[in-house]
Amino acid sequence: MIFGRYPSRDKQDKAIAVSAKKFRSAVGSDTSNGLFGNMALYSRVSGSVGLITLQNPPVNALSAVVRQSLIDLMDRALSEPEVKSVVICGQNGKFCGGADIKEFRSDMTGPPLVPMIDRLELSSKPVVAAIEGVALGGGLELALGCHYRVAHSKTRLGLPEVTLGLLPGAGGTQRLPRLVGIPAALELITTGRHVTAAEALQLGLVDFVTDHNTIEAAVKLALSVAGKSLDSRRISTCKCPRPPYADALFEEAMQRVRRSARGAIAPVACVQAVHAAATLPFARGMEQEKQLMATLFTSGQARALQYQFFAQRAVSRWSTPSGARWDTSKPRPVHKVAVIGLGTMGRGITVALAQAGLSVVAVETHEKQLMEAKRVVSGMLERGAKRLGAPPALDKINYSCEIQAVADVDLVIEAVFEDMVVKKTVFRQLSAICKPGTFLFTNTSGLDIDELAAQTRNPELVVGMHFFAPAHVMKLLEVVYGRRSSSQAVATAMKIGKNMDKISVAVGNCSGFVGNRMLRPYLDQAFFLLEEGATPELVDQALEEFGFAMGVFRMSDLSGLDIGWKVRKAKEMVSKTHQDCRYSPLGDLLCERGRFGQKTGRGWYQYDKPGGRVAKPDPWLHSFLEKYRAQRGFVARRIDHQEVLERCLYALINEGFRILEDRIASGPEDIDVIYVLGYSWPRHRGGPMFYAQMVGLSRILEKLEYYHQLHLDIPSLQPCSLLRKLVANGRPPIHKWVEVIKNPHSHL
Ligand SMILES: CC(C)(COP(=O)(O)OP(=O)(O)OC[C@H]1O[C@@H](n2cnc3c(N)ncnc32)[C@H](O)[C@@H]1OP(=O)(O)O)[C@@H](O)C(=O)NCCC(=O)NCCSC(=O)C[C@@H](O)CCCCCCCCCCCCC(=O)O
Repeated sequence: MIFGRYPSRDKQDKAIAVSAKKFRSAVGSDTSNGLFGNMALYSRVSGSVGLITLQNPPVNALSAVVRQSLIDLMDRALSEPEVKSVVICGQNGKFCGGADIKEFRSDMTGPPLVPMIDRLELSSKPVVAAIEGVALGGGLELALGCHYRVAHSKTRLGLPEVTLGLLPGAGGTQRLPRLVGIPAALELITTGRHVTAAEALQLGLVDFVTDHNTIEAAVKLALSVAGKSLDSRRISTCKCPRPPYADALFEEAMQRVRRSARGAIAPVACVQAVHAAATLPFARGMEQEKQLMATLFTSGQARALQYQFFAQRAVSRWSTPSGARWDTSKPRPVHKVAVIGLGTMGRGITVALAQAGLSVVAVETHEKQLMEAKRVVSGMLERGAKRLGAPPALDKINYSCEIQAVADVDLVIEAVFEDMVVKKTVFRQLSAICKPGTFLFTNTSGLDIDELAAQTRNPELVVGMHFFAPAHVMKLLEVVYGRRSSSQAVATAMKIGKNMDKISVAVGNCSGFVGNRMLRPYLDQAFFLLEEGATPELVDQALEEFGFAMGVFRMSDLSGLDIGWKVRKAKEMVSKTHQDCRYSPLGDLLCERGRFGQKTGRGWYQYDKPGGRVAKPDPWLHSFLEKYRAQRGFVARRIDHQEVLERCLYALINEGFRILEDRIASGPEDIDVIYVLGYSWPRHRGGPMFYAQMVGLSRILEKLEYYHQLHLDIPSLQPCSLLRKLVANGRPPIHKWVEVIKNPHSHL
């Protein structure tokens, strides 16, 4: 066949090695900065095609040395008379994951991307991008600078810069609208959504899609277009198609991003940049892109979002204070899993497991509830399958009313009612029924894992797996190790989480674990603020302006006030007299009056009917608060947004420091990932611990001291010793906090 002379991987690797050697001697000065191994490589294929392979594992990011290498090798291809066209591909089946994000926080060196891509586009010889795996961000922008794009059918393409607080700043905002039109470009750039190769073909983003060897297909195309005019293939020279309704489109896009961005600035800048593409010549549009990018690039939001990007990957490298670690602990293979209890959580967990390809035994003791659960789970699976265009995994699940049905499973996830007595009974039963070695995991949201483990014959097999509702949708999983959990049990829970496409964070065992433990002081402050004169609307507005999707009271109405009430009653908090420590019974009093939130049509707000969604201020609640204050000797005062944020958020952050000090979380990234993915903390603020660093640890300490002096009966406002120590140690950057935690005498 025509590609008979296409080199085998062996031959290609030899060519690569020669080129690498030359490159090394050419950039001899780079030997000192450890950049070797990260480059692009050159070989000649089919006689007249120069093949440039990006080689920077794991995602072929466009680091300084890759960019320099790409420029040099393009020059070489252009200068070789035998070469008539060029193909650019990426090593290991990945075209390119974009600019090297790690470089963004250091002094940017090396040749900039924009002129590099411009030069590529200006090339007199056709350049074809052979896109496999991913073409994201700068990777896609590089492909847009090429004259043709061939993609493998399994490729994902996109401009996700907005998720990093940036915009596609290497011409993406100017070339994409010219290629695919304004509506599609606006949508892709403002959301950062990845598209499949099939959709990319439909949009005109790529020219060909292949199921076979992409590089072969690209070389074939490169051979066929050699010598042909490139005039119509240079996207920068094309006019941006401008529909007659363009103004309305931009107006609508701006409103949409402002509504959904919750204060994030990058989506707004993305709309402005695409607007420049629609209204300005290419060169002026590029100027606009550069200016907008410069503002974003240096913003705290970009820092926060990039921190969160790396944090979400760092949490997979877990460790425990006892020395168990991700790289030395091997998970055990799991094929069959049981879910005990098919309430809201159990149903979601069942769906997530089945969608991950695991066989599930779903157990619910009452036949009627079992049938109802089956109906709901099947519906969820069918809807999910429709979205993905795949068959629903209905046959993965066996339903049973008998707990004995779990006898042969490899792992059980208990998801019964959140009550220690009930859970203990279930664990005793499971320990007796299950085959030896079965992992027994619990979906408790805060009960003591050790106490549950103590009910079993093999406490080392017990781990907490705290899912967030809806369990088949939410990305977060808290994996909670107890005092006796084996490293294999933790590794298995982390692996199952990954199989379900979750981001799992391993944390220690304490009441509420990380997420709910930090939530307690936050909620307490919100209640105390009501007692002191605030309204639910004021508190919620301050938190929503900060960036939370919902303020604490709207959220409480949505999830149901009765849930927390039951827990408080179980802990005897409701009946206890609280002498030394302030306790607000406001939530309990509302529940006693049947106000459970949206489900009853009344809570902190009023709704037009039970189940209604639109929260309206409730005059009854306001007068109830007035009477409450009068009865209990509170004098209402004016409370502003700043106080709401400082009291609620700093109390939560203070608990975060306590969690670090207690080694419940192994680093601030764990907490920040949990809060962004599980508690709707605004992603562009990085997470509570990152936010603390941005605000300044001294300021947090000073404010906590101030509020604690005013409220000596609120211990959660007392600054924790780790916070004091970090301030005393000169407020080290967040990545150095762990050193202070590990070494009590640290001066860094
Ligand atoms: C690619 C993925 C989809 C792969 O997913 P997968 O699950 O397979 O793997 P992981 O996600 O676990 O990743 C593995 C590993 O790789 C690291 N990594 C991934 N991508 C990158 C990257 N782009 N750079 C660096 N490192 C990367 C990842 O961290 C993992 O390693 P770890 O050790 O952490 O476990 C997936 O990884 C993914 O989605 N990646 C991100 C894709 C992306 O977002 N790309 C866009 C990058 S930003 C960009 O491209 C910008 C360009 O548009 C423009 C750049 C122009 C710059 C101009 C600068 C101008 C500045 C002006 C300032 C003026 C200021 C002044 O005035 O002074």
